[in-house]
Amino acid sequence: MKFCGLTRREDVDAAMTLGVDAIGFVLTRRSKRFVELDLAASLRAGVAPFVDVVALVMDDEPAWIEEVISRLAPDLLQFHGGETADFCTQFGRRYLKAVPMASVVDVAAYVREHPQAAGFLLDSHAVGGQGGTGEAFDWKRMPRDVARPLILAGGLHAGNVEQAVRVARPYAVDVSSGIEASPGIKDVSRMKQFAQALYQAGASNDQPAH
Ligand SMILES: O=C(O)c1ccccc1NCC(=O)[C@H](O)[C@H](O)COP(=O)(O)O
Repeated sequence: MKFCGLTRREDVDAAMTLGVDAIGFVLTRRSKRFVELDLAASLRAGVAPFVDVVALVMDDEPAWIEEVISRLAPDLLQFHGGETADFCTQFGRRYLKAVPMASVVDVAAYVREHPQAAGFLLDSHAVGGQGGTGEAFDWKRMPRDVARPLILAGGLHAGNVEQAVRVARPYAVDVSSGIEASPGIKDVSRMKQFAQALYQAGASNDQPAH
């Protein structure tokens, strides 16, 4: 379970209490969830061991990404734009690549373009569009024959995540709008309800979700 777009210490603390596996900081200035690097670094300092910190960028300059790496020491980079494999690998860091499901027809082919990615985050937007829209794509489009970690994102919330996991059988889920009061400001009760619904989905599944 990854919560994305956090900007406040209380939200980071609540996420950890709920057993989140990863926390995403949006570090592309084009986003309404952008968090200043100083603040992100200070939030990062309070993240417990075994919780991954993910730095999200989108078609950003290499110099900015190097600065993010040096000041935040993220466990993973998440590239959310049209970055090529060569671009993503130049930083020598583990990374996730977002798959813009509104534009990509053949997910397996897209995945093959990033042989070194640690995983893929399938989100509902089109190429060039931002994530964090709160919109879902058809979960039946999640491929079953791609042997790489596929993370389901886009429009998830407490009311649909159990069904989403049942249909898509992802490696993990990623949520932003569905646990928010407003962009970047998370809502503790929505976070709790989301985590409970996801744990419920895990408890009722009889096979691993990847
Ligand atoms: O969140 C943003 O503002 C954002 C901006 C630019 C590129 C990506 C962005 N977010 C990516 C995500 O947070 C996720 O893909 C997210 O899990 C899905 O968003 P949501 O539909 O809001 O749950």
